[in-house]
Amino acid sequence: MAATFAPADPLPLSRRLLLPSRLPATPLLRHRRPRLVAMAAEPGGENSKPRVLVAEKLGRGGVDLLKGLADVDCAYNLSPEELRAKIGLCDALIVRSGTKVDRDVFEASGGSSGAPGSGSTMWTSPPPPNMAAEHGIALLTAMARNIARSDASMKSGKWERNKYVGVSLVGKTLAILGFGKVGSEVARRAKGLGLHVIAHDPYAAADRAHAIGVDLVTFDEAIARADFISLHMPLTPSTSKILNDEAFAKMKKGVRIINVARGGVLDEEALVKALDSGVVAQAALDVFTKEPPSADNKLVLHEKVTATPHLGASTVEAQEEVAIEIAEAVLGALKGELASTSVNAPMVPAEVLSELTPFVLGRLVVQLVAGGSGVKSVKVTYTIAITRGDLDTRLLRAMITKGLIEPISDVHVNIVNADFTAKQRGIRITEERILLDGHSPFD
Ligand SMILES: NC(=O)c1ccc[n+]([C@@H]2O[C@H](COP(=O)([O-])OP(=O)(O)OC[C@H]3O[C@@H](n4cnc5c(N)ncnc54)[C@H](O)[C@@H]3O)[C@@H](O)[C@H]2O)c1
Ligand SMILES: O=C(O)[C@H](O)COP(=O)(O)O
Repeated sequence: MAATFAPADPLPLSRRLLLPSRLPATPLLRHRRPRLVAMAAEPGGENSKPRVLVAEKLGRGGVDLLKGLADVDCAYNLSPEELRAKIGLCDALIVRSGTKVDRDVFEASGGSSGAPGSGSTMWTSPPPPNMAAEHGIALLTAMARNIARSDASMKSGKWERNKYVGVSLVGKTLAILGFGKVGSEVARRAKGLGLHVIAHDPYAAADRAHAIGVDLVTFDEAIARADFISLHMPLTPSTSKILNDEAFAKMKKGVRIINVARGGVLDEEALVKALDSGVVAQAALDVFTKEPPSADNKLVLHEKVTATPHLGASTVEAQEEVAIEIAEAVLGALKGELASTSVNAPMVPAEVLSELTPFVLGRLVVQLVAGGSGVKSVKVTYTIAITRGDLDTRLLRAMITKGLIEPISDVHVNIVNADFTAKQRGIRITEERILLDGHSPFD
């Protein structure tokens, strides 16, 4: 779930980031009108209420919270044109994964100040990973025991005990591809079902996997040994269609695939072929390359496929939790606060970048060092002039975290969420300052 906003208080950003005060605000920041602050100053009670557009179903608790402070417009199934037209009149937009908030939508956003393109900030509130993990396990067990098809058969008046003989889980091998928040929760649950769990994740720490009894293996080994393969990586250029013809050819005949990650991580045409040839015995899919899929989507219609319409986060509890979280982020922003879940708060203003150019290399180096294995601890040594001893290093820490996490995840790291994100991933960044009496070596 995500919310976009006009910035409440753009000019004092340099204070919020504790940047050196002599640095001017960037032109980018200056043209971002402080829409919410201006609204608060508007006379006329009723009219000064901010407007929030809720474009996809939001938990009741979140809507009620918003209504306390804003005019809330719940309008679902908007076409892109309708969304662009409406967002121009709103101060905040709340969407779920079904709505594309693209450049056109951002540019059309104007808020009640009526200044299109005045700039927006975006927050996300990911659902608790347990929810997608529970759904992955539900799909795995339902697929193995033909629950959906045998239920449909009974509802059509049949009693087909021989047709719907399932397969056991106990003693089988489950390969988890992507051992992050959801993947590791699936692993815990699968172990309880008697499955032997292996995982492939080039960036996961082996000790974290071992702690829950999971061996990290190579991609080829994972797909070759598995009876079940469950996908839990983000969709990135390197994971796009990672399960393709070549990968299916390396799998055991009769393997079963579960996907609650993103449709694009598997090649849908290749999966249809693998199902038809029997290489893949069954698949259970919650996500599709195009959502909703077309009515004639071969996977949805395939008799060996159990399909659900992107329900991974759809439990009553998760919906309430994220609705309240996102409503609080929205209300906080209306009061001028920055939430740690902001995904596009400015990373580094241009002037600061030039000030910090020697250090910016840090991000690149971190990526190089990260190579293929999980980095868990980074030590940064700053050699700086004594006059700059109070340099606020959060920007640099954020760049390091960004360099480590963004290439392998769909999390957007910025100055606001960087420390939180690093902590959440178990990455420890320590800093040491060597103060020089004279100039810094970079002057
Ligand atoms: N169906 C749903 O409703 C639903 C709900 C929640 C999350 N999701 C999706 O599930 C996926 C996982 O979410 P998460 O919260 O666990 O993310 P996460 O960032 O915590 O974990 C992703 C893991 O994938 C790993 N990874 C990256 N590239 C890889 C590669 N090439 N091979 C193997 N592993 C790789 C990363 O190192 C990371 O550990 C995401 O795609 C997310 O969008 C779907
Ligand atoms: O899959 C996702 O990105 C979300 O975690 C769940 O999306 P939803 O709010 O549209 O269910």
